[in-house]
Amino acid sequence: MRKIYIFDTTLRDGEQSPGVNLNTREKLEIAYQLEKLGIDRIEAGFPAASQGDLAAVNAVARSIKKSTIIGLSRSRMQDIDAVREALQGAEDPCIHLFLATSPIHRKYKLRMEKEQVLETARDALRYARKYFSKIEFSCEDAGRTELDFLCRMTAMAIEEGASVVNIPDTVGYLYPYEYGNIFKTLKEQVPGIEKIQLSAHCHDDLGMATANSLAAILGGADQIEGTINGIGERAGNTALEEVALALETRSDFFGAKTSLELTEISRTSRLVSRLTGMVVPGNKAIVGANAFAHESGIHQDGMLKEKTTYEIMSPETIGLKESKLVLGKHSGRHAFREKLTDLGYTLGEEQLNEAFAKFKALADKKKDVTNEDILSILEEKLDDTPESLHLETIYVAYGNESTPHAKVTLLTAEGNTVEKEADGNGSVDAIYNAIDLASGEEVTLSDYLIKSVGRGKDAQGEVHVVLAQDEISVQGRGVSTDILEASARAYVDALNRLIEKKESDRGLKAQS
Ligand SMILES: CC(=O)SCCNC(=O)CCNC(=O)[C@H](O)C(C)(C)COP(=O)(O)OP(=O)(O)OC[C@H]1O[C@@H](n2cnc3c(N)ncnc32)[C@H](O)[C@@H]1OP(=O)(O)O
Ligand SMILES: CC(C)C(=O)C(=O)O
Ligand SMILES: [Mg+2]
Repeated sequence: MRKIYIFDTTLRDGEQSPGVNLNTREKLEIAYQLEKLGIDRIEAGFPAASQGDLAAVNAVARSIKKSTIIGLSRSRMQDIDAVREALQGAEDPCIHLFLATSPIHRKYKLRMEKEQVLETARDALRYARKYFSKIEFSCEDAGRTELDFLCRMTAMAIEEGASVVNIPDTVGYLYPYEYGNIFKTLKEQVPGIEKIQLSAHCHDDLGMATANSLAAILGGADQIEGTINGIGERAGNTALEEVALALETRSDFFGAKTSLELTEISRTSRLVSRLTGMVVPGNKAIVGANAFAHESGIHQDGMLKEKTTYEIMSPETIGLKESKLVLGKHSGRHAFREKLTDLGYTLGEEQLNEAFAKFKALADKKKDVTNEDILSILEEKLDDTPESLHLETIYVAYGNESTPHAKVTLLTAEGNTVEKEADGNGSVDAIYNAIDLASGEEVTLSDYLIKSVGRGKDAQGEVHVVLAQDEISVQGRGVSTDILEASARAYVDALNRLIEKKESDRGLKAQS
């Protein structure tokens, strides 16, 4: 299979992302991880940009032994000298020279005619050749450059000893078909092209960086440039993890592979995100938090029966432990039962249906249904206290300048509905007074405790109460996304236990 070389520019083009600034220690940490990932070529920075960047490139050059280390340079002697200094001590150094070739850049930015561009690049290549055996030359904005001029620039770079010629789509302008064709044309028409490697460098302005890079491979590109997580100038660069996984997953189509240690991808992505502060969106291909997560019931059912129904790659490939089945309002019974098994519960069909109905009702109110939420549903469900009283509705009126007032409706085991209203010195007190009136029980609240089930603004509240009546003391527990409802549920739960206890005590007395 054809090998595609991977050129990582996270530390150079990636660092050009607005707001990103990596110090030497951070660049080194990323470079070590890139080496572990098996990156062939690491562009460590732009040494002429600042003394700090020169020092960082030098630290990377001295430390990394397995990958080629590259420094970027304009086609100017002073930049080339800076790269020379920065790459001292490198095992395998390479200079990356560039000059823009498109009409827009020639006219407005460089203020040069075609021939001046050609000769400026030639001079730079000749100067660099004295000090470097490996040179990459980039025709900046190649994507908008006349194809015949690009052929001339490439031929000149080969003549002057470049080992790689890069064809950047600097502004992410091209469509894959057009970009792939440039490579095909250069391969067919430039004399000596077989002596060098052709490289693709894409930007994601129209969201086509990965597609364009893959089109370049089909057109004959030998090397792909990009960054981890696709960070970079404006909309970013090609995300290398996307190219690597596309080649791996569709090797049948591309017939090409990289030397990357794919199981290091997830770790590398997390490190780059942490050190650059560029958060990876959840839906980002390959490395987003949801890339291997499934929420909808039909997908979860498919995944449980056979993973390939909804996964074209396995999470293990990129170093993740396993796919996630996320429980939410779109989930179905199969996934719910699987979660219960994971949590150590086996429910009968009827109990499962009841717990599932509660889960769906909760999922309607809450974004993430956590393990704690499910446990709380199960604990409620597994409790077999008969429901002598069922809480139907509660209404509470509260204002900081008025007396709290509550109205509750209880349904009795005999099927009667009892509605009562009461005031209280707080909302919970008003609810409890109304429940006392509706239940007809005289009890003392001897303990009340509230805590959150899991975290977050939409976490459920869990209330525990202890009620006392004569010699009897009972506990009650209630859970809800609303703490007043949780308080009411806990109270009614305790009343049910009290009624059950009194009935069983009466039964025992009658027997004796
Ligand atoms: C597509 C890319 O990603 S290219 C890389 C972009 N990265 C960066 O620019 C980051 C680092 N850059 C810097 O720190 C600074 O721009 C420096 C140190 C390189 C240069 O700073 P300054 O000397 O102040 O110049 P400034 O950035 O304002 O302008 C760029 C100059 O370089 C020229 N230039 C641009 N590209 C090239 C090139 N490849 N070869 C030669 N000259 C070039 C411009 O025409 C302009 O020249 P002028 O001053 O004669 O008009
Ligand atoms: C320096 C070059 C290769 C570049 O980053 C670009 O053209 O996008
Ligand atoms: Mg770029």
